[in-house]
Amino acid sequence: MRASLIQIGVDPDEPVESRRERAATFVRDTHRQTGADLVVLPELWTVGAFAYREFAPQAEALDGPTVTAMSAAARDAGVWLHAGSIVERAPAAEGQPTTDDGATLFNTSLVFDPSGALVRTYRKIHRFGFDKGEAVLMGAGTEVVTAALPETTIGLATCYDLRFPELFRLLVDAGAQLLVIPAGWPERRREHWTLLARARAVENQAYVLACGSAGTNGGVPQAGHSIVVDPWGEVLAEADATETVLTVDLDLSRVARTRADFPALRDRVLGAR
Ligand SMILES: O=C(O)CCC(=O)C(=O)O
Repeated sequence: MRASLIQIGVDPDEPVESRRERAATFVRDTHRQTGADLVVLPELWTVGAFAYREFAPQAEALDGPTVTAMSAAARDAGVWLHAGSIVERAPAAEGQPTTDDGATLFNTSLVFDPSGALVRTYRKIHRFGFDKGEAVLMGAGTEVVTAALPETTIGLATCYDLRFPELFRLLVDAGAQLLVIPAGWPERRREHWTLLARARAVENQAYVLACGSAGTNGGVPQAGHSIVVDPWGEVLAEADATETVLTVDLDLSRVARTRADFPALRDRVLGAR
């Protein structure tokens, strides 16, 4: 299986509409050039993960402009597309933050099949920002989400989720073999990003596909450094900090082989199923 991670640049001088068009073209071109089976975009590449003031104005429903554009791109390319995440505007949810006009926002990832159907959404469970930013502006997801592709199952997580290994255990229990993590990770904690991506791969004996963004948004320079790690923890490919596409071939049989040859997952005691 071939995967391409599009580390798109997210900067405030480019309007969201233009980046949306560019991302759709990027998906089509990437598939044409690489023949990827799966294409991945980063977290909140529409607005920027740190452009908090834009969250409410740019929030959209699941039939909004980004879903429409990504659906068309997936269909035209005939590719599985993890389109990163958007600010989803949903009806006010009890116990969750609401906007002035009575909506709850979620950081929602989107997975499209090659016909362009939106087959999975995942609302980020762990919101970043402690007592500000996303943590107070958005609602928290509650569901652990996997998506069945023809030859494998992907587990969905977003950015800050990477710091919470218990989520990844639940994804593995749900059958995930590839952990796909769109992010808008800041440059200043880049070492954590690569370290945690490798840790999640090793401890879960799974591929990790972690797609960051380039540029600077909300005044926060982005780390980029999208990374693909195999189930033994080897880094198969890593980007620099610029806008770029990272393409890797994955031998899906390595997941089962790694788990059989070094059956540490079988030795779980706490929380084992
Ligand atoms: O955990 C981190 O250091 C970064 C997380 C983050 O930027 C996010 O979740 O948007």
